[in-house]
Amino acid sequence: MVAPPDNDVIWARSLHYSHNGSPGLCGVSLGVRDAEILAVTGPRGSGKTTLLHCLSGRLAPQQGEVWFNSVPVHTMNPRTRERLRRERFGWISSDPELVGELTVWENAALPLLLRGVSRRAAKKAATEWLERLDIAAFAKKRPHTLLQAQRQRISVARALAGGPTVVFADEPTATLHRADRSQVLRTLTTAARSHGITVVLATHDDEVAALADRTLPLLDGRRVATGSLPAEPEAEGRAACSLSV
Ligand SMILES: Nc1ncnc2c1ncn2[C@@H]1O[C@H](COP(=O)(O)OP(=O)(O)OP(=O)(O)O)[C@@H](O)[C@H]1O
Repeated sequence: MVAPPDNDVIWARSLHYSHNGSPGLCGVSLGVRDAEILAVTGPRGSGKTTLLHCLSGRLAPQQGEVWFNSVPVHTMNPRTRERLRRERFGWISSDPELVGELTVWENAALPLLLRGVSRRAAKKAATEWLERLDIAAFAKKRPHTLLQAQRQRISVARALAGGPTVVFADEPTATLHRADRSQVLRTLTTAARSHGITVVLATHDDEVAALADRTLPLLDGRRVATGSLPAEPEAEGRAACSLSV
């Protein structure tokens, strides 16, 4: 095993993942620097979600290595990976995935409550982020009483309230209107800049990708120079992604 460079928070080498035989990632390598905002771009099915799942420890790659702060993640058992996710990573997806039985503030505070932080301290931290996202007024409500855009802001607050080292955001604004989209993105990028949080953001939207420090385009599970589809189909080259590559 070759150790990753010291200044990369996330470092991955030759990641392969296939979903029941259907290729998802075909040998992707990358490094993400401390406090960097990296946009993973590409059309539908290019492997963005699979890559974020492998980098965040949600999925174990079938081949390749993932390192977080020079610690190997790919060799961790599922329980250790889960703890890493809970303690060091935040996750935002296009669907907020909130707990219906909990209030808005409890949802936002969940990473802290799961870590054993007192309810008082967890509520204070969560409320600060809910205020920044203009939804603190709904703190005592249940998520189902809120609009989709408001629920998504709760999931952003939840991702940030835990004080993560890295936030993974998978198409975080895909279901939002323009105004909501810009508020969510502004809060996320401002928080990342001011708190030194590294962000790995999957998007197929060029405007969203433009907010990042760097773009990593994918196509058919591989890194490419640009995210646009090639003019001529390259049937053999693009279809030949396999675990033996
Ligand atoms: N659960 C699954 N079962 C089978 N195939 C899957 C599964 N998840 C992803 N795939 C396949 O893996 C490939 C990469 O999918 P992935 O979701 O990572 O891409 P994506 O770029 O995030 O796409 P999208 O923007 O549509 O979410 C696609 O060909 C997809 O069909």
